[in-house]
Amino acid sequence: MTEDSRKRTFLGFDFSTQRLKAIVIGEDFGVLHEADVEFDVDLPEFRTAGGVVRGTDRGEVIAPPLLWVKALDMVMDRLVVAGVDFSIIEAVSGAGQQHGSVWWSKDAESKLGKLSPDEFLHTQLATAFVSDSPVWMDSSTTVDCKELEEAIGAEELAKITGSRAYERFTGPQIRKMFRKRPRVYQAAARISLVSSFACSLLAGKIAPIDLSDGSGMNLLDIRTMQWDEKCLQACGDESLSTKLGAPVPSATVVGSISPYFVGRYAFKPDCKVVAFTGDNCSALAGLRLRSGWVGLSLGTSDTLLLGLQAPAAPPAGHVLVGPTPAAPYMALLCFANGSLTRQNHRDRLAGTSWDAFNELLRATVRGNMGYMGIYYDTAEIVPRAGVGRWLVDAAGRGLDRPAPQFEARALLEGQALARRAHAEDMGFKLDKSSRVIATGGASVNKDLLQIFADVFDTPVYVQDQHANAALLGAAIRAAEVWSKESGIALPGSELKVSPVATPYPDHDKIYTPMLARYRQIIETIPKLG
Ligand SMILES: Nc1ncnc2c1ncn2[C@@H]1O[C@H](COP(=O)(O)OP(=O)(O)O)[C@@H](O)[C@H]1O
Ligand SMILES: O=C(CO)[C@@H](O)[C@H](O)COP(=O)(O)O
Repeated sequence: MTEDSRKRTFLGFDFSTQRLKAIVIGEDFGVLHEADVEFDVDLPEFRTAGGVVRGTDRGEVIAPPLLWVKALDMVMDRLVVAGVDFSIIEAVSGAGQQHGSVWWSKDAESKLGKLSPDEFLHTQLATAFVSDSPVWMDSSTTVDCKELEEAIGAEELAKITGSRAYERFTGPQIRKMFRKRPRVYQAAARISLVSSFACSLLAGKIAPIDLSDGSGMNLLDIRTMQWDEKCLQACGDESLSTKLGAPVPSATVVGSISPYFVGRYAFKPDCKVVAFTGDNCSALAGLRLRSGWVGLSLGTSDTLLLGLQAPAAPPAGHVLVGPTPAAPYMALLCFANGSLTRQNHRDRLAGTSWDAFNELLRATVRGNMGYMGIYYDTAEIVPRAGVGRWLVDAAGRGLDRPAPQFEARALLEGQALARRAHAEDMGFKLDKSSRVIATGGASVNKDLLQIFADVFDTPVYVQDQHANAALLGAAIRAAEVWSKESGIALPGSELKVSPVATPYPDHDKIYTPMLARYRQIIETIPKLG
């Protein structure tokens, strides 16, 4: 389908951990153009590894916000080269890695409001930030989590905000800044999430935090949809609610596109900017999960997603406000050791090819003759644990270096078993009618999805239209919110998913005992905090 045959188009972005992706869709939600920027490869001057920089504090993980600004300049130029006609884009929206915070300087908003289209964004915003951004991989705020739970009560915090205190959540991160770098805290006029920061670049003003991503902060009351005063007080001072601004529903038009983009790329001045949201929230919107379907996002992190009709106070994992009226709430469980950990061990065991790694998997049997492994290359979130590697044989004896094929399968089976065990603990119920819908970079790997199908005893599907539901979801949200606001109906399209892996008949015999063994091994691993 050519762009000429579609009068209206919609633009979506995904500012995720390792790259910035952009997509243009038509009125039927068909994909017209795509471009992306890989931070480590395309912007080496920021010296990131996997899109992040390890800080000096134990567990500290940050990213320079100017990296994301420069990536936006770059991805826009790639869209130009791809032939995008920006004058027919009706609305723009986006997604961002969750929980990360961007600390704006006092003059940042005025800078955003008078950007010259003749210069790059990154040169004009070079002094708009007072700090690097702590991101979701950061695990340096255990003290702040403890003290926040002491101040509010752990169960009460989960009841109010949908989560107990978690290291990567923005409230504990703000608390650490307030406690350890008070001058930075005071110097910041506004604090954004990565999603609302990215939205601000497009809107030419500091954009509001949306309720869905905002519920990953330990600061939002997920029932009243307002910041909770006690949580704000426990994480900062009386200026914090001003720094954050009032949160808005995810389906909000925050304004028209910044004159910068009109002047530089010929957007029409009334192109709408719809609030950006968290990448997992956007994936839930993009996947349009039906009852009994569980989303499995295989990005840098592995994340399980489930739409909910009502809020809950989970003992583990998170309940967030949902990104669309169809999903008023959502459950989320995030594992820090996802694709990047798989990729590190692929490089070590098989070199840089996924085909070669999959060959290793095929060289051993399902169940791996009893070899099992747990690999944490970065501090794990579920369960809370530090970096480490635990490998055992069928008799439970510790191993140093089994043959590569055993390690390859031990890594992947161990990850899938962990996802299942902790999902069960959080109350995710899978039965005969369930489906897992996979998305994200690793969802193209059928051997990996087969392991998930067997371990979950559930068929795994992928979306036909696009492997990245967060990105597609961003553009679809732009289209749907624009359609509702303008009163102009769009043809849209139904979500189509296809099965890619179904459980083998003997999955239960193999994986039920392994699930029990996983639970035993996990008990022996030292936990953080
Ligand atoms: N064939 C594959 N098999 C397994 N993993 C893959 C494959 N292709 C890409 N990936 C993984 O996908 C990851 C990137 O996924 P993506 O969803 O773009 O991440 P993010 O959104 O967090 O930046 C990379 O870390 C890479 O290891
Ligand atoms: O912390 C979480 C979710 O709570 C992570 O899932 C981040 O949102 C990063 O997402 P990816 O880049 O891995 O998609």
